[in-house]
Amino acid sequence: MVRRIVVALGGNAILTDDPTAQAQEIALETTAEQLLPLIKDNDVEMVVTHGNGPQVGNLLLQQLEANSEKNPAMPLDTAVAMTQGQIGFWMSQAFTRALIKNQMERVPVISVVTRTVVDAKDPAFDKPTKPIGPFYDEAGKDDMLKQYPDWVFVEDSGRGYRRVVPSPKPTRIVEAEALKPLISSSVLVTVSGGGGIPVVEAEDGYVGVEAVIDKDFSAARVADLVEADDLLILTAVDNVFINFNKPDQKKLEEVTVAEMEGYIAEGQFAAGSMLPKVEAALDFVKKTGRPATITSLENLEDFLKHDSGTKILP
Ligand SMILES: Nc1ncnc2c1ncn2[C@@H]1O[C@H](COP(=O)(O)OP(=O)(O)O)[C@@H](O)[C@H]1O
Ligand SMILES: NC(=O)OP(=O)(O)O
Repeated sequence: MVRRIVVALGGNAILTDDPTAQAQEIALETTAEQLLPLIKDNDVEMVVTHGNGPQVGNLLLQQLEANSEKNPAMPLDTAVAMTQGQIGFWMSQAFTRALIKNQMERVPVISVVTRTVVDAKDPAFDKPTKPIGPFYDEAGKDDMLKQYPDWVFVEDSGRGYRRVVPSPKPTRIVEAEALKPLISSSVLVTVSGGGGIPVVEAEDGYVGVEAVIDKDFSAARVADLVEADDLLILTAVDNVFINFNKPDQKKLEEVTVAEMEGYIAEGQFAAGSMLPKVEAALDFVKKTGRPATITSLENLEDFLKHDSGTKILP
């Protein structure tokens, strides 16, 4: 029986230390090669989604550099759309090349620009939490605040300051019905990149809003939509840990929803990094009764062979 997996790609799958287009394309080529074993000889259909935090923040800065009456800076919803196209293009290129290189059957590859509906009354609009763009030191952050006094910055895990923007929860994907036939026809599909372009419902359709949706929460929506057998959240660590980075850290392997909720209550997972992944995984497992796994790209082979990684079960 065909197993359908939705894969959410973390930052390290796209961005290395080098933010050039070429370096990001090369990183995604490596990622595509690591993902292909999922579909090769395994009767697996794969749907991919990815983040855009660094890219959308960088793009906004470029827009502001060139901002003029004749060439105005684009708003955040449009910038999210632009990065969806940008990373979707790289993803398509990477999959095509990886398929050729591995002499695999040429399944069609497509990256789709999709909108994600959020609630206009989501309290997240009043409390920005999603880090975007580059890191700043204290002086750099103060400089930016002189230019853009309305921006909000947070200190990010000892790595420096980053601008944060509102990150409302995704409620549904506008293009859901149009995506279903694509996904069930064994096409390699990339959807809902950067969490999807954030829109709210309006009388005459939808209106874009200034936000960046968390891609892990959107991935849970996509996985529910396509009736995925597994939601696979790929990041830089093979497992989720309790007492992370402490001498007594312990990796989690098979964990139930109730156990994971207990660990959340203990504050085991960092807000803005591991916590949203765990919450998104729980969201999927609770809604569907199917498992979600958090692991790394490097551990994919072991995940396939031995189900390794942190697997959350009902
Ligand atoms: N309890 C934890 N267990 C494992 N990793 C954790 C934990 N708390 C925080 N982390 C950190 O969270 C990171 C994943 O978050 P992040 O880098 O924001 O994700 P993304 O891969 O989507 O860019 C891990 O690489 C790890 O450094
Ligand atoms: N949109 C989003 O969640 O992006 P990152 O994963 O890059 O933060």
